[in-house]
Amino acid sequence: MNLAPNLGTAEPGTPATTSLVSAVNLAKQFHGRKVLDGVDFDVAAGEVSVIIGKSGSGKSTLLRVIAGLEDPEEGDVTIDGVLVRSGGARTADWNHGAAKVGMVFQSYNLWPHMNVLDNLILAPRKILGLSAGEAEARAEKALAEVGMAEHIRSRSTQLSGGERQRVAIARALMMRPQVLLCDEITSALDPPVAAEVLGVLARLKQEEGLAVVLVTHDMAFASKAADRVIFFSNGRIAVDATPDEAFHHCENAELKAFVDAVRID
Ligand SMILES: Nc1ncnc2c1ncn2[C@@H]1O[C@H](COP(=O)(O)OP(=O)(O)OP(=O)(O)O)[C@@H](O)[C@H]1O
Repeated sequence: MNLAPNLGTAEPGTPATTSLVSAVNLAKQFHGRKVLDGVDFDVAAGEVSVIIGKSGSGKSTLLRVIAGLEDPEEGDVTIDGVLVRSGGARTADWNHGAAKVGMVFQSYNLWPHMNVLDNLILAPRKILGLSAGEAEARAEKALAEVGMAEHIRSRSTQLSGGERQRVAIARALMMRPQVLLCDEITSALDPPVAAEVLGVLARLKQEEGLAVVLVTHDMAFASKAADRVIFFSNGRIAVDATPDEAFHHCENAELKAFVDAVRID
């Protein structure tokens, strides 16, 4: 049974018209090993991109560099038309880009000693200087968007894994991003719960026009739900195609072997 909601709307071959994120020639090494090896990557507004590839191929590092959690040695990044990274270094306009990009992690990263509301308002109050009332109103809206409004006073430790992940998405929404970077966010969840979380992303794309970039090992989701499938190999983008092209018509031998190793519905 395929539990992945269909997020895709783009016709095969439709070119991206609006580049929200554009990364050029990203290079990153760890201990002398090239983890990003001259990566060009773009995200169109309202598009769902799924990044697949072998463990250790650099998928998470790409997201972390775009989110600013890692600094690359090389590369330019433009977000919503503003150059935020040049030659690897942050530009003076970095904060413009940081505000447009949210990130969600497999491990939720919620503070266990705080309730849901406090988890959500901590960063926006500090970074945006919102008043308590403004931040709470924003939190109510974000929680409603992920179907968690009734849990605003719950402690994160009282929530299930799927609920925690929906709260983590709401926390990312607090900064009103235009693109959500999701790193293996359903890996720890049972399939029906994972489908609920992915359904939240579907709604956010359809109702809010949010662009989503998902690193996942969930091939059913990649084949059914993505506008684009990006196959990462040895720090490079080896294939960037529609799901149909990537999974059924691609000549790339490495992707074929990767796909043959898993079952595609
Ligand atoms: N902070 C770090 N310090 C040292 N090495 C790192 C660091 N972050 C990542 N690496 C290494 O870089 C390589 C790529 O890691 P990355 O997490 O980007 O891969 P991935 O494709 O997301 O893998 P997975 O699917 O297993 O999560 C790995 O060999 C990893 O051990």
